[in-house]
Amino acid sequence: MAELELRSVSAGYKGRMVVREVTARLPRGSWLAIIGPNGAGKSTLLKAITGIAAHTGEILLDGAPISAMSARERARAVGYSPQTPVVPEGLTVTDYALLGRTPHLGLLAREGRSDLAVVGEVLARLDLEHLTDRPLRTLSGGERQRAVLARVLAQQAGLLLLDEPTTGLDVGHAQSLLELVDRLRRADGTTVVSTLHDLTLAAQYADELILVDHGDVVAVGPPAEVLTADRISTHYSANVTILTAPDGTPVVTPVRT
Ligand SMILES: Nc1ncnc2c1ncn2[C@@H]1O[C@H](COP(=O)(O)OP(=O)(O)OP(=O)(O)O)[C@@H](O)[C@H]1O
Repeated sequence: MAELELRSVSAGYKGRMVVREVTARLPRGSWLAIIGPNGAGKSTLLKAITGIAAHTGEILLDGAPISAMSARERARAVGYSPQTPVVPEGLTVTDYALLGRTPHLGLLAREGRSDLAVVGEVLARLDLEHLTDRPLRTLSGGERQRAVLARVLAQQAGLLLLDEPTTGLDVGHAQSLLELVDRLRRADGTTVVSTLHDLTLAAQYADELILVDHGDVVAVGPPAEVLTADRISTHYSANVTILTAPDGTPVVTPVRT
């Protein structure tokens, strides 16, 4: 439900910009995937949108600078799942996912029936129903990752920032998660920015890719235009061949030399 615009955004830490001059316009309900090799600056760009990393240039949400929003406004508008989340180990899956509802509660208010219903639905869709009462510390890596995403999706923010959301998930759970996010953007107009190392999944789900290398944007466009074997060789030092899936999307396959 949000339109995001980045105007010449550079972002980094302690005065050192590690990603530079990113310009993009994401209409409501669109999905942008940021791709690029390790250390390219992908997570830093997401962190700049959340306000965790410093930035120059303009980041506009529905036309208003995101930096002018209060913490509460931002928590309602932007859902963020970090690449390596720190979770309160003792909380149960349900209590943790309910934290996603906090921005919607009044001061001192407790979660109501509708909050529990939202959380229940998200947990079911992420195949966590059987784990609702389990403390987070007892979960497997993939289960914990799904719990983190459940909290973010329960937030029902208009803009979702997902840093490597499929890390640690098997192919079936990765697919269900991305399908769920896809459904949200199509049904509710949720706008999505994600980093994804799996280029085939990025091509299947995102409308647009931004390829970043050493902090510079080196390609922007629809997946079929950005994902060429030459480009992947140049920027990832990888040998790949690009196949075409039955639906026409590119499939990036590593090839041994
Ligand atoms: N908190 C920080 N302080 C200083 N430098 C940082 C910090 N976090 C990341 N960096 C540096 O910024 C650069 C970009 O890091 P970033 O995490 O954005 O890369 P990435 O593209 O997400 O990488 P990966 O694919 O490995 O997750 C790297 O050189 C990294 O070492």
